[in-house]
Amino acid sequence: MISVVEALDALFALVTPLDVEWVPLDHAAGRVLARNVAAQRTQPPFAASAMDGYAVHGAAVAPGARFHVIGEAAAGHGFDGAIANGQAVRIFTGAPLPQGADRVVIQEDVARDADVITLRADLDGNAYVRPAGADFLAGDLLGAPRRLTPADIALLAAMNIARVPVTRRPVVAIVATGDELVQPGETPGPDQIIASNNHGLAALLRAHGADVRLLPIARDTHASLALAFDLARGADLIVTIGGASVGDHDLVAAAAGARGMERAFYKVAMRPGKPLMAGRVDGAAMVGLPGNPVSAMVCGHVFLLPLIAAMSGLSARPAPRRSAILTHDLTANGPREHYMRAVCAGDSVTVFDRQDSALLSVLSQANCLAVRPVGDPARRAGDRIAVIAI
Ligand SMILES: Nc1nc2c(c(=O)[nH]1)N[C@H]1C(S)=C(S)[C@@H](COP(=O)(O)OP(=O)(O)OC[C@H]3O[C@@H](n4cnc5c(N)ncnc54)[C@H](O)[C@@H]3O)O[C@H]1N2
Ligand code: MOO
Repeated sequence: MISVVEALDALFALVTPLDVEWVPLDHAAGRVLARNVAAQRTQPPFAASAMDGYAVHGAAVAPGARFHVIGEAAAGHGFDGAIANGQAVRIFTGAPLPQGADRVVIQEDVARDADVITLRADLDGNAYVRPAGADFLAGDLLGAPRRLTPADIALLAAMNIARVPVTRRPVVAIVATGDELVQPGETPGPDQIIASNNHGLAALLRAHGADVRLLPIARDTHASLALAFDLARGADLIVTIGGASVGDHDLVAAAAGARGMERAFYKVAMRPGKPLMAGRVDGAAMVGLPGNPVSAMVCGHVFLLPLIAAMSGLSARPAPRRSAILTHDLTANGPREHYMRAVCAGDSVTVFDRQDSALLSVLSQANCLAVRPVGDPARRAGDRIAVIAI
């Protein structure tokens, strides 16, 4: 059995970042920027007013000073001309500052009588001018790789980038296996259950940028598994669920082997998730997940999300961890790294008593996984342990 770190490294070695595609700006949120993008213009492109008021020479501003209003500048409609000493231009937020002006006196600080304004005694001292290029200059870069946030989309729009180079979404084929499984909405036989973790994984991977193909359930026969591999052709990553252990009906390894799978590893020293296999088959990376519902979902967080990120062009690194303070004692851990369902609240973490890897209801209540290293000694309330947000 290999460690989780070794397994993750072996998985990263199975994939490379996918190719680049150009998408419309409004489809780019959540995608991974594949190349640095340079601003096509300077923002603001001109010195602009930050308030509604009057544009004047700053040097002439003083309580009681009077100016003659000679025109107006609005956003999208600048004042065509320059102001001289003793003159002002009525100006609105976002308008270009007229030539000769370097300050805006807000209208609250002005008394106006026809075309003459008089500055109030207690006027405030701000210039209320946004200098040209205060936000960014033409040629400034938004650096790749990064997953584009809504704020990034707004910035790219302001930079006048209408099409964005992003890494192609990884196509992931998910195959649930097992004679006992039927799809949600179907009527199970007396010995059957509803397939769940394939749907949970599809949701998880889609939420992290994968293009998921949820394939029909494969039965526990070589023919059905061979058909599943046929249907998975063209995917960048094939994820099978179940049939990974040592039982007589656990045929996934044999079926993958029959297709010439180059195996990277089988079995990882972790709990849940031990009977995990990986390799390359039919030109794609393949991960065979254990069938227990929580095992598959935990492996999704620990292995598949970092793998999807690496395929998307982001750096290859484990799921981010932080530390949290235990609210109670924990017994010593054994020889497998244990990912325990838990609830984090602020800086503290409470681990659920029930950790059986069949219990989806406990996973649904959890918002993090508490990570116990191999051989971790007993822990006391108040100790810090590592957690992964889920
Ligand atoms: N003698 C041993 N038995 C088992 C071992 C072992 O080391 N020696 N390992 C156990 C561990 S740990 C796990 S995890 C499971 C994994 O087994 P498989 O990957 O072969 O999974 P299955 O047997 O197919 O299914 C296990 C369990 O999960 C249910 N299942 C499967 N797929 C789904 C699905 N898509 N949705 C919902 N539930 C699913 C299935 O019905 C079983 O109850 O092996 C242990 N055994
Ligand atoms: O390793 Mo299994 O995945 O504990 O349930």
